[in-house]
This record gives sequence, structure tokens and C-alpha cells, in this order.
Amino acid sequence: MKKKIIAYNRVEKPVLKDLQNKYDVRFFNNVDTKNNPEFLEFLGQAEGIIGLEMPVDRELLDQAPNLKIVSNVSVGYSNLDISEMNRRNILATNTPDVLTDTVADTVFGILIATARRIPELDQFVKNGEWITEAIGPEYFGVNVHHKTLGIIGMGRIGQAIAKRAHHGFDMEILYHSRTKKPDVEENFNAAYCDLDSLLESSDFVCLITPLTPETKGLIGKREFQLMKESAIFINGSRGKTVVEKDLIKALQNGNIAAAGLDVFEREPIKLSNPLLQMENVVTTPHIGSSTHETELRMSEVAARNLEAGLQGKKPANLIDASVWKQP
Ligand SMILES: NC(=O)c1ccc[n+]([C@@H]2O[C@H](COP(=O)([O-])OP(=O)(O)OC[C@H]3O[C@@H](n4cnc5c(N)ncnc54)[C@H](O)[C@@H]3O)[C@@H](O)[C@H]2O)c1
Ligand SMILES: O=C(O)[C@H](O)CO
Repeated sequence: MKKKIIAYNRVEKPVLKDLQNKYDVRFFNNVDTKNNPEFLEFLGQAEGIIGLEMPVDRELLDQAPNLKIVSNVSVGYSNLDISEMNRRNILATNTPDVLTDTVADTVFGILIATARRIPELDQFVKNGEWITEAIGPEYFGVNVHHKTLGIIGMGRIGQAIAKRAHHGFDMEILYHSRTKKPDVEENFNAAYCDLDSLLESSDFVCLITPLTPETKGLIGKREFQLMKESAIFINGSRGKTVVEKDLIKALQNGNIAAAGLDVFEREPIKLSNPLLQMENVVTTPHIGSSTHETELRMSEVAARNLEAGLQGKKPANLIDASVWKQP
């Protein structure tokens, strides 16, 4: 009998097709994983899960007695209760590296769009408001090149952002991370800072850490008050790394100048969220890695991880490699 697999939210079509040839795969799109009877019935028999952002907690695991592996189609894994999965010998994998450059491109794109007010001015043109040849200073933006970029979370994506900022835009780079990175300091002329100094000195503050108990609410009222009034805040990490109500207040009070956001406390964001009424806020719907090429590669990597786990082999991208026991 074919092994039963749940595919959830996002697995690219060719990869899904290939998995369907080998396994009994059921695809679920944005279902309520706590209450959907069809999902829960299949979960009771499933040996593997592959997909995007399925909340895997104790309650879900209690209903999945045959589960061997959860293969995230994402690098972030704050949706997984890793210690509970470890306790039950269920493997957890993610898709690092293949998305790094794409996410860095997205974050840098949002940064430039925010600084130069591109979405706002796009609307200005399309609304027919461009009626005199030269627009006035009320529509000017600020330079990106030669400014100071503070990167919080100098991991794979943080470094790819630093590379673009240093080689492409001659920016001065400050960074704050759990460890110092001498090679990054040398390659991109980056300087390590404590968090407060980074916030005080940066023209652009870019947050790209994982969401963990330590980074939850890392940037709130106090941190926004430390930033320059001209600072532009960019969040490419996860919405909950920021206290969103404090971000809204900081923008309303003029504590900071603008924000570019790919991630939000609640996704999809509610239309009533004040952030969506602000011209100085640029938003995208969590699209860091969402290009055709990169999403396909992520699905391929996730499928390889899933199959390795199901075959009792060590997956290439085990999130916690220390749990691996040779079968
Ligand atoms: N917006 C998107 O679509 C998108 C796409 C991919 C990744 N992400 C987010 O980006 C994160 C980073 O991805 P990555 O591949 O660069 O991961 P990574 O593990 O290579 O890098 C994370 C870095 O954050 C640092 N860090 C962790 N806790 C910290 C703390 N408390 N203070 C300061 N630094 C801390 C780590 O030391 C590490 O250098 C992901 O976990 C995910 O949340 C978002
Ligand atoms: O972490 C990631 O890979 C992206 O945010 C998609 O969830």
C-alpha cells in the first residue's frame, strides 16, 4: 500500500505530480487543521506532511500517530513545535539556501520602493495626477546609496542583503546578530553593533531574523523611539518579531519616517489595519521567496527531504540534526 502524505498550501505542480505517482497524496489548501473532518481523518493515517506554514503543535501531533516527517516548503519554521516533534521522533526539515538570493532581492526591492516612494508615485501617475511636467518636492524620496543600513539577523539572507548594499549601493553596513561574523565584516565592510547602537545610527533598519521566543516582539515602542526620525524600517522576517501596534504608533507619531513590510502580525492582513491607510508604508503579501523559479526549487528540495525521511535516510535539511538516529 502506498504511504499517505499530506500536501499543504503550497507544493509546486510538477513536484506534487511526481509525489502523487509514488505516494497516496492528499492536497489541502488553507483548511482549518483543527476542525476539518477530511483533513483530520487523513492526518490519522499520514506518514508525511509537506507544505507551507502548517501549524504543527501538540494538538495536531496527538492526531497523527503514524507521522514520521514534516517537510516545510520554507526556510522559516516557527510553525513547528520542534521540541515536541523531537520528543516523538518526528523529523522536521526546511528549505534553506535555495531562496536566499530571491528573498534578498525582495527585501532590497521593498527598501528601494519605500525610500523612493515607488508604489505611491505609480498610483499618482495612474490616477492622472501627473499634470505638470516637473513634480514638486512633496513627492521626492530619499537616497539609498551611501546611507547606513542596519541589518538585524546576519544569517544567509542578511548576508545576501549586505552583499547587495555594499557592492551595489556603497552603503555603510551595521549588523546585530547572535554571533559576530568576521568574514562578513571583511567582505562587506560591516561593523558589529549592539542592538541599540544599530537602531540609533541606521538610516534603514532591516529585520531578517527567524521568529523565536527571543525575537518575538524584538522591535517595539522603545526600539522605534531609538531610531532616527528619518529612519525607514523594513521587515522581511515574520510579523510577530515586531509589536505591530507600536509600529503603527511610531509611524503616526513621526518617530520613524516610513516602513516597508512583507510580513504582518496577522496574515492575510485585515483591510481595516491602519498600516494600509498610510502612504509612507509599502506592503507586499509575504512574497519574499515567491518567484516561479525559487518556489519550484523549494518544492523540489522539500520533496527530497520528505522522501529521505520516509525511506529512513537522513534528510539534507534536518532542522535539528542532533535528533538524527541511524535506523
Ligand atoms: N519574507 C519572506 O518571505 C521570508 C522568506 C524567507 C525567510 N524569511 C525569514 O527570514 C529568516 C532568516 O532566514 P535565513 O535563511 O537568513 O536564516 P539564518 O538562520 O541563516 O539566519 C538567521 C540569523 O538571525 C540571527 N538571530 C537569531 N536570533 C537572533 C536574535 N535574537 N537577535 C539577533 N539576531 C538573531 C541568527 O544568528 C542568524 O544569523 C527566516 O527564519 C524567516 O523567518 C522570510
Ligand atoms: O520562511 C520562508 O521560507 C518564507 O517566509 C515562506 O514562508
